[in-house]
Amino acid sequence: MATANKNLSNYDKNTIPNAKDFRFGIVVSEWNDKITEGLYSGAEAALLDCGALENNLVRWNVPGSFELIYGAKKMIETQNVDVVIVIGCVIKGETMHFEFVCEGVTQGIKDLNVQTDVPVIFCLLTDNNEQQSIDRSGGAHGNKGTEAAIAAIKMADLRRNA
Ligand SMILES: Nc1c(NC[C@H](O)[C@H](O)[C@H](O)CO)[nH]c(=O)[nH]c1=O
Ligand SMILES: CC(=O)[C@@H](O)COP(=O)(O)O
Repeated sequence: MATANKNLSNYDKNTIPNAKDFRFGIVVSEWNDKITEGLYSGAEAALLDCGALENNLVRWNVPGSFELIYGAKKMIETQNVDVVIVIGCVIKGETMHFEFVCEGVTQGIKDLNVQTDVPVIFCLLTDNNEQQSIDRSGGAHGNKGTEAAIAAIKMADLRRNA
C-alpha cells in the first residue's frame, strides 16, 4: 500500500506498550532540516503521548543522512539506550548521489540492526521532490516520525521481553 493511501500518524494507544521504562536515542540529520525537524516533532510527540519520559529521550544531530550510521553506532555504544531512531530526508537532485546516499544509509542501518543488540528504526525519507517530503513530515500523508516512534516503542518492548 502506498503512503498516499495510509495516514502515517494514525495509531491506537491501546495496542502499544507503555514507553515509560524505555530510553530512546534519536539521531537527526541537519540536511533538509525543515523536514527533519518536522519528523522529529512527530516522533517526540508520539513517544511522550505513549508514556516516554522527557529525560529518556537522547537527541544528537549529524550533518547529513549518511552520518546517521555513525551517529547511531556511537549512540548505542555510549548512551545505554533501548532503541535508536534515525531521522533523515534525502531528496533527489541531478546526479546519482541520491541513489548512493539512500542505499548507503539503508545498508548501514541494516548492518547496525544485525551487528548490535539495539534496534535501529529507519525514519529516512527518500523522496523525488520537496513536496513529497512535506507531505510525509506532518503534511497531507501524516508524519513518518510518528510512525517511527511507534515502531521504536514496539521494538524496545520486543527486545525487553525476548
Ligand atoms: N543530498 C542530501 C544529503 N547529502 C549529504 C550526505 O548525507 C552526507 O552528509 C555527505 O555525503 C557527507 O558525508 N544528505 C541528506 O540527508 N539529504 C540530502 O538530500
Ligand atoms: C541526494 C543528494 O546528495 C543531492 O542533494 C545531490 O544533488 P545533485 O545530485 O544535484 O548533486
